[in-house]
Amino acid sequence: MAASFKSDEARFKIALCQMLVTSDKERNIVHARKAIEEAANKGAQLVLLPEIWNSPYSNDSFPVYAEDIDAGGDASPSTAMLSELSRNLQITIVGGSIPERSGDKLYNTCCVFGTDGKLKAKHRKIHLFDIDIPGQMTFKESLTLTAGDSPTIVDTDVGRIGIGICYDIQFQELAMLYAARGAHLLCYPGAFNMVTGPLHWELIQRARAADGQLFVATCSPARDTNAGYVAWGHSTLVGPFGEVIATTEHDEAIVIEEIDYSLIDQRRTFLPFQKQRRGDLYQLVDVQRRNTELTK
Ligand SMILES: O=C(O)CCC(=O)C(=O)O
Repeated sequence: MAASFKSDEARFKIALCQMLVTSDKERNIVHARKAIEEAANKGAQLVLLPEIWNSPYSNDSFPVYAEDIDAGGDASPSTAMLSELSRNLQITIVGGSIPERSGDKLYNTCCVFGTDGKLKAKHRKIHLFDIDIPGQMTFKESLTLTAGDSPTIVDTDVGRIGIGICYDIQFQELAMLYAARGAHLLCYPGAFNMVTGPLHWELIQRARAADGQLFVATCSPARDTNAGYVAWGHSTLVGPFGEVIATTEHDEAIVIEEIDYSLIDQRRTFLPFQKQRRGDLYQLVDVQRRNTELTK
């Protein structure tokens, strides 16, 4: 069950900053700074950025734009900016994702900053985007990136948040794990494309929200038709009935909307999936264990 919130904490504004990403890293950082400041000025207490917002989305770019997040300071100007703003503006930032360098490995990493400017969590994309739809969409993140190996759920001033990055949203088990651990909200920075975007983007967000009976927020880069990878856009907030609460098209936009966590309990009373779930009959871990034993 989601942890309960005091009534004055149950409502707050979230901002989804759908920003245009260029090949100029400094410009991207300045641009993200302005979007976050504008969102906070408009009352947002939680700001979500897109997947890979400081770099073009390409295997050639990831090593060039990657930052050493753990070293901080000059080694990570992107996260230094997020930390400074979250502290100065006293907001929570789910900082989209950037290419991270750690030793000789690269990750696609989302940093969450609390209102004190401290790094509260770091999520490394677990499911790398390796797909091949012949003639339509081929991408292989694993050519340059290493997969993360842990789910990330974090307690913030604006609730318990489960984090996934883009392709992570395709795996419902991760979302259900977050729901079982009491998440109020799942945040997915994501850059779907012109093939899977129209097919899956909204459908999957609504499914994750309806299955888990919680809020789901996504944030995409704005569409740049001249880019090597053309993003779908359509950053969206979905409520615990699977209803789209706010969305946008593919241009730059800051979507600001209220989240009311009291709706989670209300929806779970209307549709008591939590009590009705037959975990005694179906648990994925058992199936996976049995399959592994069968293939030995
Ligand atoms: O799941 C998809 O269709 C798109 C995923 C994606 O673009 C990504 O993980 O970067």
